[in-house]
Amino acid sequence: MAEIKVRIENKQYVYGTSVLEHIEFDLASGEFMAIVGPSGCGKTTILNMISGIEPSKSGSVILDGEPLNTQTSTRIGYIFQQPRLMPWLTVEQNLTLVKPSVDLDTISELLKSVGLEGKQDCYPRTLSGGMQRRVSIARAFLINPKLLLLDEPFNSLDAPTAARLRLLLMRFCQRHKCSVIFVTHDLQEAVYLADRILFLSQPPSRIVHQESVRIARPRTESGVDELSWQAALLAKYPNLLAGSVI
Ligand SMILES: Nc1ncnc2c1ncn2[C@@H]1O[C@H](COP(=O)(O)OP(=O)(O)OP(=O)(O)O)[C@@H](O)[C@H]1O
Repeated sequence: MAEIKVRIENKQYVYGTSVLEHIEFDLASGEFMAIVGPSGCGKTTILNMISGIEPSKSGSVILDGEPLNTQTSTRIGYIFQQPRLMPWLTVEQNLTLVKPSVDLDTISELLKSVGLEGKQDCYPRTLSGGMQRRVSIARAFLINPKLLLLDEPFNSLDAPTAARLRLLLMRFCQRHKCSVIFVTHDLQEAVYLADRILFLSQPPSRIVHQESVRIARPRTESGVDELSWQAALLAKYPNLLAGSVI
């Protein structure tokens, strides 16, 4: 399990125009944090900076007391908006790509746990969108990450598939005891999954609010009374969800 400290002083893609400013947060070991904010506020940029995909000149990410670099970044799993499987490789080859030393029994076991038993020889194009996402989840967990980053992984899936995958994700996270940063537009999804939600403003984006989700686990989607939770939040912070965030 990891303790993560994220400090992003400023992020500009275009000189003079800040996308992010003063983004600072800590993530406890095993904590599930959701980031919610309007389109274009820099949520993916935060994940890319944490993962090292996007270089950071004015920020740092500390994982278990060590700055993240290419040697430590293997402890990070990243599930993108799109599954990003290599189309010319089979499911098994897509998995062994991230961990060549893995044995076939482990792969079979992992595929079984994501409901893809016997699919190791399939090519991505022969799988549904939901199945491809499950392969991408299996791929992220294969490296036993200390920190898992997810960027709207269930967007554009039908509701039952998304619900199944959320459940699968929570089970995986509990089993692997990894810390999670989950980006979403969907407050209900954030409330269902997260221990804490971080709300971002419009760019130059800052953290405008953090809220702990005090709903006991295990949770069920129908058991999460998101509307009353959202109403309580609105009553407390009337400008938070109106316009500035969702
Ligand atoms: N590589 C890049 N080069 C230039 N500008 C970029 C780059 N990546 C992102 N941006 C810009 O930075 C801003 C934040 O983008 P980002 O994708 O991080 O936002 P987001 O909150 O994840 O958006 P969405 O919710 O729509 O996915 C946007 O204005 C985007 O156009």
